[in-house]
Amino acid sequence: MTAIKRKKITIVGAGFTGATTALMIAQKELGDVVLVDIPQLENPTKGKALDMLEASPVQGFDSRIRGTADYADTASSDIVIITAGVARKPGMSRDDLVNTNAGIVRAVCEQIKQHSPESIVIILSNPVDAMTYVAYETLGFPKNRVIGQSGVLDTARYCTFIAEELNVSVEDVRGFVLGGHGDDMVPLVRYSSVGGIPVDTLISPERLEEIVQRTRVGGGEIVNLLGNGSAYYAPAAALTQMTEAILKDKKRIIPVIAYLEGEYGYDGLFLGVPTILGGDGIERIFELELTEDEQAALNQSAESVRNVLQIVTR
Ligand SMILES: NC(=O)C1=CN([C@@H]2O[C@H](COP(=O)(O)OP(=O)(O)OC[C@H]3O[C@@H](n4cnc5c(N)ncnc54)[C@H](O)[C@@H]3O)[C@@H](O)[C@H]2O)C=CC1
Ligand SMILES: O=C([O-])CC(=O)C(=O)O
Repeated sequence: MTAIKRKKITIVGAGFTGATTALMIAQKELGDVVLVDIPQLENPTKGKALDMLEASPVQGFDSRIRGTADYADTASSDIVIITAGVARKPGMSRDDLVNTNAGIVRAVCEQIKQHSPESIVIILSNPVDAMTYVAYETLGFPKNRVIGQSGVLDTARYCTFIAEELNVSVEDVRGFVLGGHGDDMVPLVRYSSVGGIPVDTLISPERLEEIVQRTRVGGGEIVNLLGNGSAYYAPAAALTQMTEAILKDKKRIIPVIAYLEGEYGYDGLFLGVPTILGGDGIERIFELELTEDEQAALNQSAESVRNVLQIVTR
């Protein structure tokens, strides 16, 4: 009998989102974690990883965590999560990061391609729809193995606000957000419910519109409050949920950034859509019937993604 091997998860970028994700993944014992950052930050990266590892006897998790600046340590990872890059500050849009982060994502993907050619890659770096495209191009992996994170986070914000509004458990709120990870993303009210009850029968259209608008600028709300960086707890939770869905082959229905080939009328574009996430990565894309207004909102969001993508692919 061959021994059962532990899963290996590499997280590139040991900053706020990377380090927080490493800890959440280890706490859930999804596998062993390798945290990578640039050579100039090798010691702080090792220090963060060791500090997390030393929490393991207290919290009782058996995941190993190591920090490194050497991609040889990441070899044969099952999952690679890319959080490397710069984050925005108040007054900036995610799109302002495009040139800097495209260079970083390309360099990181060259390493992943070489050291973990069979991995499933999840991209967080912003502007994430365009960065997922850049990663796909550089990696040359099949489309099911290149996945961007936006929908889990945007949906989590939307559900948080609905639960607060109705003073009900977040566990009973269902909904999802379609489109690009920008201020024109499309929270789908028509597909949202609370304990099975359509949300538009419980909250007035005016309040729902305010919730939709707050969701759209949810990232910016945190950026303005933090003052010197962007959200990381909820983004790390989102990455952890996606990693778990894949490593446990849960086949969860999760909105992620996927490569579209005709779905929703788009071809050759990465955009947030509902999918089945399992052991093969993106196993299926659901194409929902949209109203004219919803399709128009999605078209506008897709146009924004296309515009920023042109900057890095021309
Ligand atoms: N898609 C989404 O929903 C979200 C995206 N983000 C994005 O994720 C990225 C990271 O955010 P934070 O962790 O808050 O930033 P951070 O500044 O705390 O961490 C980024 C880390 O990347 C490292 N890095 C830079 N170049 C690298 C390279 N070539 N190789 C390895 N590591 C490298 C930096 O040294 C730093 O430690 C940003 O672009 C941010 O906008 C953040 C939250 C949500
Ligand atoms: O807002 C940002 O820059 C980070 C991000 O994508 C989010 O928190 O949604």
